[in-house]
Amino acid sequence: MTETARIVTSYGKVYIVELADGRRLSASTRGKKTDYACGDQVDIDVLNLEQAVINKALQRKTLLYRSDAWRSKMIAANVTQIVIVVATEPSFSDELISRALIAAEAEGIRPVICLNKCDLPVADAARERLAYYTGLGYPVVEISAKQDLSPLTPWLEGQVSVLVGQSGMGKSTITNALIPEANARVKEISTALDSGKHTTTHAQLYKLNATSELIDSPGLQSFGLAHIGVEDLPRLMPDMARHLGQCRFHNCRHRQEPGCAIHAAIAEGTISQERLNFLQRLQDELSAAAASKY
Ligand SMILES: Nc1nc2c(ncn2[C@@H]2O[C@H](COP(=O)(O)OP(=O)(O)OP(=O)(O)O)[C@@H](O)[C@H]2O)c(=O)[nH]1
Ligand SMILES: [Zn+2]
Repeated sequence: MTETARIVTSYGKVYIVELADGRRLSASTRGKKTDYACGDQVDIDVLNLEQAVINKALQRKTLLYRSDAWRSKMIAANVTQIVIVVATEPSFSDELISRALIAAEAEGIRPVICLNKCDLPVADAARERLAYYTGLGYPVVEISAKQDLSPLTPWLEGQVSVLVGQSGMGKSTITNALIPEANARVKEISTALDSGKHTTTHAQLYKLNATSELIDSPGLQSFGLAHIGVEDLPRLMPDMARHLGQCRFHNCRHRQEPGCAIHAAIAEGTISQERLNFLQRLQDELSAAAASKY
């Protein structure tokens, strides 16, 4: 019997789907297809009381994914908001934040940056590093998942949010605090390595209330953007986007071209040199990825 269901857990190749009546079934896919994500609405064949086969995904409102030249990894489908979780400790990667923001902008998903572990004395340094993103117009919400999560809760209201971030930033701790029965495994971080131990291995969707849902996703090391067009990049970066259309040449790549508005903004100090370096690195990376596809 064919039915519509929702993917509530994704192990990458195997899934758990929830039917309209709340029943949950373990679901495999046809052939070797694995291009489904947590949050997907899918058309399934129910095999028995426990198992189903996924036939296809229904039209997605949004799809958050990362990709390099060879493969793409789906993070979550149909989310309205991405909560980029960083922590005061271990140190977080600016590169990863910037990339996640671009992926979100490309899909029309609202980004929120969440600085966790603000109970630790090292919070000021992290705050300073995040000030640039506040300047870009992105909200930065400070919490301590272990002590007080309340600044984050209004942001989740009425949204389908996905928690994204490096391992060890505290995504599972946030999930546990919001949904006590989530029982997500939280391991002590290996402080010696200044990095979190990889704990979450699958994406999982939880209901927060009648209108709000949350997806916890595995920790990320990198965020490939091979699916984004090189020419679209500046439009997806708010500090660059402000100056688009003001360069002398309409097809300016903001490299050596005379009369480049982005370079002018750097001279004036409204865009940081690091952001232009980041843009240029991404332009090179995406051009190389596109070239290797053909
Ligand atoms: N001091 C402090 N520690 C925290 C806080 N939130 C989480 N931690 C600790 O940080 C470590 C990592 O937390 P997790 O929730 O496992 O991190 P994660 O982002 O889910 O990591 P992955 O599952 O690997 O993606 C654990 O040791 C937590 O106890 C916080 O608000 N304050
Ligand atoms: Zn330019």
